[in-house]
Amino acid sequence: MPLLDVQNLTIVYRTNAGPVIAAEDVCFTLERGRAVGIVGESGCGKTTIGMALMGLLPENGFVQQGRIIIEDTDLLSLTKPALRALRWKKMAMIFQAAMNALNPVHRVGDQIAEAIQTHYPDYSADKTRKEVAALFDLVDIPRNRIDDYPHQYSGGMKQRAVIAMALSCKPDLIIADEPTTALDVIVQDQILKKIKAFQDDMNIATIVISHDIGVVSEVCDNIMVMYKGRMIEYGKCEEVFMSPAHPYTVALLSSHLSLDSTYDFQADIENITEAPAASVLPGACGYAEKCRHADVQCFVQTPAWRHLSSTHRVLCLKVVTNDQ
Ligand SMILES: Nc1ncnc2c1ncn2[C@@H]1O[C@H](COP(=O)(O)OP(=O)(O)OP(=O)(O)O)[C@@H](O)[C@H]1O
Repeated sequence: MPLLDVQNLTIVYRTNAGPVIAAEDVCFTLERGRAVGIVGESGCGKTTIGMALMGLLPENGFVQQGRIIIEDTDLLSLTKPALRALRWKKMAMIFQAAMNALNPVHRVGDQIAEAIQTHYPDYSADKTRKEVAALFDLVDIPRNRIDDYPHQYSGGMKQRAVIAMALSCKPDLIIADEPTTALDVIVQDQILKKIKAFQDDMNIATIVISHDIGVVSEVCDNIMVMYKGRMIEYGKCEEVFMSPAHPYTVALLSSHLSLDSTYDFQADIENITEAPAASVLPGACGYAEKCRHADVQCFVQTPAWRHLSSTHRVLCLKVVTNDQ
């Protein structure tokens, strides 16, 4: 049985301009110790999915349909207090830009101690301090930096501290939203290796949210590509990298890879830099207006999933092959 089972998840925001479907019909499962990456450009719904999994959608956001099962628990059927009791212990999130949200006037170790004591109020100060020290060891911050303030840390150390905070209640699932944005390449690599180590050594399942498909490929077993709130391709990393099937995935990959292929990546790169247009019929392919493979069907017909292997699927009427 998977640790996490997400089925037909549709999330809507109420806005003054009407409802916004931020994520539509999202389905995936995740085993313990495995990782899935959610990739796609800004606004495609990645963070919304993470927030829904944490039960932390803003007031105007709601799950319109679907199921989120973690172990045996149906998260969407829980009362708020029951959900609060699970959050951080079962699933934790490293929020986007969280390292900048560390409180500048509190010592880093004290901030992590506070997170622990919120969930384990019966821990003594001494036990909490020992837990903090163990977390610092886990994320490779020297113990003699526990009493430093955030401004005394480098960006990489702050991000490690934030990861330590997410680990503080020993969750089964960590959702990491853009965990390496704003870090230089070497530090980015160290952070990704650390996240990978938690999967392997502590059996933690991970969801990595990123606009950068390269980041996701470093740590994830599977990739979910999203476009305008829809999953459009899902598969093992190697499948999506070696045989991208959706024209949008091809475009996304082309900025990271130079595959030995006759496919004209440049045409797709040019397309992807334009703002998405939205004059296709509701339900039809959101990428149709930018897709050089699209024909009239793509503008009017709801695409259905096509299975390219038992683990690789694509939501497209025009599956791309490398010789196109
Ligand atoms: N609180 C909100 N109220 C209304 N609309 C929202 C709200 N939060 C997000 N949205 C909209 O939902 C859609 C998905 O946003 P989301 O932040 O999940 O995307 P994202 O892929 O994570 O983007 P980014 O990488 O920029 O964080 C966007 O159209 C966004 O404008």
